[in-house]
Amino acid sequence: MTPAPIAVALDAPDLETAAQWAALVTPHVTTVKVGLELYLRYGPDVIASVRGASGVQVFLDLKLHDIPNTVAGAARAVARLRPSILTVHAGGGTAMIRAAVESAPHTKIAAVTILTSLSEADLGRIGIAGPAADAVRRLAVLSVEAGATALVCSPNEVAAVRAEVGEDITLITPGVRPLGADTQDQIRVATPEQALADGADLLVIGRPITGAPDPGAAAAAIAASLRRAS
Ligand SMILES: O=C(O)c1cc(=O)[nH]c(=O)n1[C@@H]1O[C@H](COP(=O)(O)O)[C@@H](O)[C@H]1O
Repeated sequence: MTPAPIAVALDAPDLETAAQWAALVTPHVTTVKVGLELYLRYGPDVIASVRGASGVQVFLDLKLHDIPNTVAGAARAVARLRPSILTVHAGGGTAMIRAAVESAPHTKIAAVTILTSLSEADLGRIGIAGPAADAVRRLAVLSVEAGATALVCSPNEVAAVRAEVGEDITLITPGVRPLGADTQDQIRVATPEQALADGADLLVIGRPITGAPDPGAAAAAIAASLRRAS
């Protein structure tokens, strides 16, 4: 069975748990995602541990956001780990995104537009001109002009972003919840089937899989439902 275009967010407190989740889900998904929680505790070794022998793609989600020189150095430092994807915040601006792209030539730089945990009201409070869909589109265009070949947005905006940036850009959507699942701290959400139908290339899914009694079975069920819907 072809693995589904899902990146399972391995937001685990320890390496053993993360490696166990990775082993359980990798038959069913293309990618696993290492984020701040694991990387800040274990550093670069975590990549090899979750990659294991399976050859699954590892998405390194560090959401870099600093001046261009600092981001260039950080991107260079992690590029040697050969993650398939590395995130930066689009809000860091054109020069910062370009610095990441130039410093990690073998890694897809994904620009995170507007976090899926932010509501329209939150955007107003932090001074970003909304609605969210407009802000996401603006940041998407800026990021692609700066050389990003992937974008992170919520499933609610993915169709509009696709229309704006075309087919060559990889669109990644967190904020994905199976029907009826707890949305937790996510605000701009949709189901996996909807996200894929609207043009996402890769769905980031964490707790609905890793919080299940059997993460392997949960990943398999979502993968099967995506196959049925496509
Ligand atoms: O860059 C990301 O992956 C990301 C961007 C975003 O806007 N929202 C978002 O939730 N994420 C990440 O996606 C994952 C979502 O996890 P769950 O909410 O557990 O499915 C987490 O690891 C987040 O860090």
